Amino acid sequence: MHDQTIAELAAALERGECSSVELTRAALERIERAADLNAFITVTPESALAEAEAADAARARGEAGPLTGIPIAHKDIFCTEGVRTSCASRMLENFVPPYDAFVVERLRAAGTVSVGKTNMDEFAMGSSNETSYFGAVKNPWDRQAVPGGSSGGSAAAVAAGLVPAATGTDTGGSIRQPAALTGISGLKPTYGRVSRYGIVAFASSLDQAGPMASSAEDLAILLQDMAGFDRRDSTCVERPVPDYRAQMAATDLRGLRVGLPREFLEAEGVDAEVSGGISAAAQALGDAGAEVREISLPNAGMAVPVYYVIAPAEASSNLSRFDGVRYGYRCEAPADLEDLYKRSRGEGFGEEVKRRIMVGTYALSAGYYDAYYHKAQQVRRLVQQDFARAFESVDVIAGPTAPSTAFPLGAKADDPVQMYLSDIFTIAVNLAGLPALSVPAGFGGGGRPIGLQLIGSHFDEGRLLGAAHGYQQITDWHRQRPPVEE
Ligand SMILES: NC(=O)C[C@H](N)C(=O)O
Repeated sequence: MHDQTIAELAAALERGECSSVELTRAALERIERAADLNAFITVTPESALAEAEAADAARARGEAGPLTGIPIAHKDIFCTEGVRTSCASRMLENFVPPYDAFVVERLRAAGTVSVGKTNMDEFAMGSSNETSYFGAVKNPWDRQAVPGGSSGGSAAAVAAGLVPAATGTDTGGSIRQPAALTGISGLKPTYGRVSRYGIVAFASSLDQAGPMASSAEDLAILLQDMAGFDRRDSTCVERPVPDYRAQMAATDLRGLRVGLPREFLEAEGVDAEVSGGISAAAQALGDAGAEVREISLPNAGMAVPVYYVIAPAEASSNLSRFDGVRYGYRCEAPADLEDLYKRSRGEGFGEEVKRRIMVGTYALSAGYYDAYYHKAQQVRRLVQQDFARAFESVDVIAGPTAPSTAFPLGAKADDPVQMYLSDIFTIAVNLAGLPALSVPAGFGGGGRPIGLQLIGSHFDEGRLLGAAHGYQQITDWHRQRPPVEE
């Protein structure tokens, strides 16, 4: 069961070949056996089994939908009523939210069973899942390697078959890069497509939630329930949600115009095995009838520096709420109010979070605002215009998700710039608010997965999923599973 997709599990449930209680028990057992991956921060067996029983009862009454009874996990950045939501930080180590995030609400209403909360980089800041207060996550394909980040626990849990799907968030690549490094499929929807109500905010002009699973079809099934308007998130767009599976099925690779950005393929620091894998994927799309052509995104090289001004600036503002007074970590025996703020924040936040707060505060300070933050916003506009121009002549853009396959644990932990460069191909998409996904596209040395990134134009998730699904019809990379470690 553990290597089946949601679509397959739903069919098995419908035929009565298994129950949700059985699937949930199996997931809980696998989670326990794979404890060394450190993919979970919190596992909730009692509530999971109760939800599974309720799902089986709903099915017996003839009230089952495509997600009824499917076990899933939520990144520990989504607020879950009555279940600790730590954001992988000491700051929120004991925070138990009194409400569910919109995404959690929606997926619960769709009948999914939540088995727990997955590990992540602290406050979603990182690309390797090593900044977590709860320790690093291991990559199921190679336990000496990182799973990527920041949604590394969700990625590892899906890749290892602990759950068929998990939620993630993506501010600069946090769904797509770990999806690539663990050989699964992950989608960052258009900015505004999914409500962020109840998601701990990192960089509000970039954050977006999305699904992680083992096929494009499963992403479509999940997005169907995750998308939609919600007035509690003012950035959420009021726009009808199309039938993603129908749009996916209606997309034909024949005639699909696929653009390959020159800047992505020729970028410095891209491993040859990754560019080889992407060229082979482009070839496969072309052989299937897609019109593959080279395009240019001249300002793509600016994306990382622009992001590392804008994201820390917004983070420094969002994270100012963690002051040791209202909720979150509070230091022992503060001498006075200033000591309380200083030590609570000093002890509650990890190194990378503090680095971002410092950079962001500097970028926003009087005298530097125009030189950095304002300038970054201007260059962001140029990056957006590059994409707008490209989408005049292509339907989707294809390229690598990450410049390398999974790197060894510790390899970049002390070198922030090297770490930031892991997102060199994903960040521009967030700056432009576009939808993009990563699907597995082969393996590099040591059997580590390579990810193919496909980028769509705004609100064109249906066609984007269709392109990925088409690719998964002609390849079986998404069917490969990591060697079992018993
Ligand atoms: N949060 C993200 O989307 C990941 C990015 N690597 C960051 O550290 O900001």
